[in-house]
Amino acid sequence: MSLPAGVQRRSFGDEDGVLATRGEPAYGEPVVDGWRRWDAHRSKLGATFELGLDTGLSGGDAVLYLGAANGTTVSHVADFAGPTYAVEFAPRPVTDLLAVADSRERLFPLLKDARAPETYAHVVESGVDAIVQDVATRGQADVALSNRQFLADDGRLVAALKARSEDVTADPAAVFEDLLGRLRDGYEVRATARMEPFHEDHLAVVATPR
Ligand SMILES: C[S@@+](CC[C@H](N)C(=O)[O-])C[C@H]1O[C@@H](n2cnc3c(N)ncnc32)[C@H](O)[C@@H]1O
Repeated sequence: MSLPAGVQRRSFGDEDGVLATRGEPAYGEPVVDGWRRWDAHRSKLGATFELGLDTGLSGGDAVLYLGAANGTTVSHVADFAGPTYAVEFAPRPVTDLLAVADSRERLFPLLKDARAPETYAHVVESGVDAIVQDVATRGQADVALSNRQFLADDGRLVAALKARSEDVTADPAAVFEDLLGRLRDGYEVRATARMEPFHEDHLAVVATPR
């Protein structure tokens, strides 16, 4: 599995082969020779790389990122991607996200609800190369389906699905089956992987529009 150009495995002290991107530090992470440590335990996308899924992401891709929170992961994405539209609906983390975007001219924070793509359709370019989704909210498949309109025909969805956001009591495997079934209304599911040991009860999904 190849990493996108702009993502490398670097050494940080005694640790070799750690994911890193090049850019301004964003959240107090270690930086060596300009390379920022990207901790897979703090990032679903980082974990997706560590798990060896072929995300299809490339350096310079246009990315729509859903569930940006305070910018931990999307800061790394904007380091290697092209225009990166970061949607987050909670005002407090967006304050931090704006600071992260200050040093990243390709990162565009949007204080918007990912369930209402019509509210940002005038800002986000059509035909993005990838949607990266980590919303951890009920209705994760619906969020992916309603944002599919932004994807290029040969683009892909790279999502982290959290079982407990859908149902705290159900068996995660059953929740994932249900979510994948719904995703298939608009996507071809290419690869999946449970995200342990990085993230409990999460499923990484790579899918293409159909
Ligand atoms: C697990 S956190 C994301 C962490 C982030 N992706 C990272 O790795 O740095 C999930 C985020 O999704 C946001 N979220 C949940 N539902 C959303 C929605 N409908 N629209 C936009 N953001 C949403 C939450 O406010 C929260 O900040």
